Amino acid sequence: MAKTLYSRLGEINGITKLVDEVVDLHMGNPTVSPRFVPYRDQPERLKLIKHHTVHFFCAGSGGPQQYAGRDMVTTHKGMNISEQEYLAVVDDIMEAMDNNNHGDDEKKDVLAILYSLKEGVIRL
Ligand code: HEM
Repeated sequence: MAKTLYSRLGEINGITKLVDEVVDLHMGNPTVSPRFVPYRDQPERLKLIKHHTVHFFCAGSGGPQQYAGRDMVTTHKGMNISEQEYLAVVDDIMEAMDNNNHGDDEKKDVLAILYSLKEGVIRL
């Protein structure tokens, strides 16, 4: 049987590393840093959001974890996230995947998942 995306991303350890690095990239990306820098003063909240995000991507890529966070619309409602911010987040994820030597197939699979979630994130 073909390997799951979860397994190709290095299971929970690989996905945790990606999420940590993506958040660091967001903190330094001027298009989205104002959304994320305030969490530097709320380390416990940031830890919980990262924990939820790791489980979200684990569950969504074929891992056994259960996602206990909020659904995408509830999470992003009221933020009025722009298309440009959405793209900046996608760029950061692709950059982190490059930095971790993930291949084009994995990047395409992740892109497809991110694209399918777009309407639950932007302009809400
Ligand atoms: C397809 C793209 C995206 C996905 C899959 C996604 C996923 C998530 C997940 C799983 C959480 C955690 C929810 C929880 O803890 O209950 C979260 C939180 C958050 N997301 Fe996104 N997100 C996306 C795009 C974005 C974009 C483009 C921005 C803004 C530039 C953004 C800003 C945030 C913020 C600020 C939080 C923390 C919310 C809070 O403190 O309540 N997200 N996101």
